Amino acid sequence: MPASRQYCYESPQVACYQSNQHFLSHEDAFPMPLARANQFNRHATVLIYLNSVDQGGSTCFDHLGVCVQPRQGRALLFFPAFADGRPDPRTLHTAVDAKDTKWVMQQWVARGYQLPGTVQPPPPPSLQASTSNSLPAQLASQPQPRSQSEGASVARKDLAARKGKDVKGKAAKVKRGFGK
Ligand SMILES: O=C(O)CCC(=O)C(=O)O
Ligand SMILES: [Fe+2]
Repeated sequence: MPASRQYCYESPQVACYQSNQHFLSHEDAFPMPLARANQFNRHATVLIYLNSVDQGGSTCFDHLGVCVQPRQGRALLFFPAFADGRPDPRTLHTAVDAKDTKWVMQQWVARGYQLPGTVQPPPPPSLQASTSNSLPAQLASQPQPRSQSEGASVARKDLAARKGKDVKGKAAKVKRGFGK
């Protein structure tokens, strides 16, 4: 199983459809609850047609109105899931009834599911100019604001503390004094 956000190849498969065999409409990506449980989803599908088929057996995208007829050596690549792991419903597809025998190879590229709240990799060094690591020790040891508005209120409190004022009182006064 791939680690979080890592890509890996599933074992390739080969399928043979005889006359009247098909693969009903489906998405190759797993629904989110299953992707979370399995901790991966399918991000790329490669189909390689191993023989040419004149009648039947095409791969059709139900919502896109696109069908691909098997030709020996032809490859079909599509991306069943968005970058965040959600299935892309536009990739719903069907292998329509074969008439002539059809051989196809399926290869999926899976990616480890990124659990919400997991740590992002650090930005590249060129973007690391001002991280908390570069703050003076005294500031860096204080809890850092988590949002812009929280940041603004921390800054106001800090300023008020230095001026010996109470932020709430000052905000209320500004409100009451509207127009003065
Ligand atoms: O055989 C095809 O044309 C499509 C196969 C497929 O969709 C699958 O194996 O998931
Ligand atoms: Fe499929």
